[in-house]
Amino acid sequence: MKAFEFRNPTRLIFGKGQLELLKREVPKYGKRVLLVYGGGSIKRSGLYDQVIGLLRESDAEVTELPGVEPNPRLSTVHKGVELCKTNHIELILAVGGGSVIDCVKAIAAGAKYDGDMWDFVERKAAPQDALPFGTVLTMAATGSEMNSGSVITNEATQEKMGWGSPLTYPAFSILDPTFTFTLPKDQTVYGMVDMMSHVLEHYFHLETNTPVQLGWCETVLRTVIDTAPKLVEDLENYELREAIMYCGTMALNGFLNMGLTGDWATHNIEHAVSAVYDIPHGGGLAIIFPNWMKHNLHVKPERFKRLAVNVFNVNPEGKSDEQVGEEGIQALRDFWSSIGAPSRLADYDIGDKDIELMADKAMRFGPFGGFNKLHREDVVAIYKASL
Ligand SMILES: NC(=O)c1ccc[n+]([C@@H]2O[C@H](COP(=O)([O-])OP(=O)(O)OC[C@H]3O[C@@H](n4cnc5c(N)ncnc54)[C@H](O)[C@@H]3O)[C@@H](O)[C@H]2O)c1
Repeated sequence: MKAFEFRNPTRLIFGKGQLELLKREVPKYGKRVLLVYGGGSIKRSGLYDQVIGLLRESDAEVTELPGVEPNPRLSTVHKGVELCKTNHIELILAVGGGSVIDCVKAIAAGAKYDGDMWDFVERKAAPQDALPFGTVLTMAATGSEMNSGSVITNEATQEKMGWGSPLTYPAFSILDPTFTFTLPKDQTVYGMVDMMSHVLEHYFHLETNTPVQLGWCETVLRTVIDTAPKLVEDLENYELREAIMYCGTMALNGFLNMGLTGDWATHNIEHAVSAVYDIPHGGGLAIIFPNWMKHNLHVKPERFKRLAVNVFNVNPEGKSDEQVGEEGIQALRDFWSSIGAPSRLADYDIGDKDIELMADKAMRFGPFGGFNKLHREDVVAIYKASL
């Protein structure tokens, strides 16, 4: 393991009926609250009314920012920053999935900055302060409810990039699995692909002596693999939603990757696709990840073998590590296809016309990848294999 410090300041509040605790949490931060949400699913499900009711009982003065897009946009962040500044907001409350939460992180830091918060994304400046914010999660996927990362799309320049700061952890996050019952099957699948991809990003690392981390990763992956086929047939099953929600948070809240740096190239390669084509992040990952794996099998075949054997029950007898690894990659591909995830860019009508453009965007900060540094020709090869 490499030397590390671990700190995660988010108060995680998990379970059925826990929304009531908004009344305990909100007054800790003040009265003036900016409520941020997405396209209206929380109005249809009744969650909006519940949240507004509890905020009223907390004597909060509520300003609203509805309409945060999937793949949240910089222009929406700007609107939120403006609302915070003009209304002297003391707490932001995100109600939604990763897109709403990521947008709120950008608003929280932008509200305490005189320039354009895109400077943080471009690494031209680092946040020195941020408004506190809480979340009510409606979709299990990103782990954004318990991490400091955020992904924002600058629609003017067609760039989608991640950024983060120790100041952008949620102060609290309320996770009630019943709030995910209304999530349709396709989004449920994208969420499960996303959380598995986070675990895989950690799993492919070059650090030595990480047996607990590898074992935890395998447990989360096996749990999603056991649960997903049942959940896609039974979307309102509490126990299945509960298991998946816990997996999503644990996959990217810092617990699985203490003492190691994962790869993260696949996320970067996917962000360039969804920046240009605005496709769901989880859908893009389902296409790219197996091709990243094939491209990098040679780097450490024994890690791919371990995944194949421990997670996908591949029988290693009489086979080379590469052969076992390849069977594991195919098992992952087959599993994602079996639950309805896309397997080719063609599934989103994406052809080869923008490969160079996407590669330019992916290479923005130079070669990348903690397990294997990818250069432009590698990225192009992975896009081509994904067509
Ligand atoms: N911050 C991080 O650590 C991190 C990690 C990975 C990805 N991301 C980013 O997060 C974004 C994706 O977030 P996401 O996967 O959570 O999806 P999302 O928030 O974009 O939501 C996807 C869709 O599901 C709808 N939805 C959400 N909850 C619902 C519910 N309960 N019922 C019905 N519909 C519901 C939303 O309105 C939206 O249309 C992408 O921009 C991605 O790049 C962030």
